[in-house]
Amino acid sequence: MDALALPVGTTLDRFIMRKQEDFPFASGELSQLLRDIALAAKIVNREVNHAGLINIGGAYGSQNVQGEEQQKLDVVANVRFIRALRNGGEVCTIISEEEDDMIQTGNCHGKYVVAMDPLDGSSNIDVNVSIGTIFSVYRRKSAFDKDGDLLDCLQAGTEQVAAGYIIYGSSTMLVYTTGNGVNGFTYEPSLGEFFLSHQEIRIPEEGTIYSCNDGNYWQFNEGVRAYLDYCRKAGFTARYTGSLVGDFHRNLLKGGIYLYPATDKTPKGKLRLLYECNALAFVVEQAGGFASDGKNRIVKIKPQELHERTPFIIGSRKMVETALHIMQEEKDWPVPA
Ligand SMILES: O=P(O)(O)OC[C@H]1O[C@](O)(COP(=O)(O)O)[C@@H](O)[C@@H]1O
Ligand SMILES: [Mg+2]
Ligand SMILES: [Mg+2]
Repeated sequence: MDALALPVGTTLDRFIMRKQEDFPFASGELSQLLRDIALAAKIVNREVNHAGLINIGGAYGSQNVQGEEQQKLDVVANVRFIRALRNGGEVCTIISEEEDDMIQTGNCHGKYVVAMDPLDGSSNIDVNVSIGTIFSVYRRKSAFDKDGDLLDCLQAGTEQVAAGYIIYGSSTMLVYTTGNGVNGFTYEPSLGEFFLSHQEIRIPEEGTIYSCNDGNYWQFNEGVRAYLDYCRKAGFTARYTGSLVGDFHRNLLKGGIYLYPATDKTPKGKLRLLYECNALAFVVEQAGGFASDGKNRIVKIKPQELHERTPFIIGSRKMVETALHIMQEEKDWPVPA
């Protein structure tokens, strides 16, 4: 039965089951993996909500492979997702922002590899601004009965079989795609269930919201500055929370564009291709939007390293196209009236 037939209020579990029926040869492993992610999301949601009470706000006292100060919740979320995916049995290898190397789960017969940003928007943890988790799922390429390898992990975004994010905000939502449209589920803590609340999400073709750390304005190249000038002249609304998931989610529902271009400080951009950009690029394309590094379609980029960064421009299709035109020297792009 087509998922569209499923009414708002359907539980995530029932939705996953019905979606699986769309694929006669599906064997249920991906469905189980999605349930494992939902389980970890419920646990992390509880930790996020209680962070201030149970003293898991603040720094953890170590740095991750990116040289960033790890927050306690970065570490807690990392442990929770790894544990849920390991115990679920479907995942052979995990790539995480918080781990230098691939994590082998010991599930040698696991068909899938997961790349994840366990806690996105870490700078907002202690100040009660929306934060999130981002995940990408790939089918392993290597033979079963052994650990996954680097080739399993360095797959282009076009190879994703599922991707999405959890936003821990005024409500907690899980938004994901398996390449057959994008759906959003809102968490009801008192029932411990995710319920379908946003069916077949489509990002508006055009929008008037732009999300970019304007404080980096003079570190951007001329093309990017020209686009930000264009946004101002056009009277667009600037919205930037400092959480990629929060800014992306708003723009997905309302229309808008998020940019984290290369800067002097981060010449390759700041955001990570494997566990931030690929997932959101898959989601936005499934919702009718577009994602680019300024030249290439994000999902077409062949990763070379686990933690590689990329400039990132994502959002409403027409806004991203305009941004690319202006950035590629067509500076005199007509400003909308
Ligand atoms: O503080 P900046 O440089 O604007 O960067 C903010 C961006 O960095 C991030 O915090 C990076 O993600 P992490 O918090 O997972 O490291 C994004 O969520 C956010 O959009
Ligand atoms: Mg992140
Ligand atoms: Mg993170």
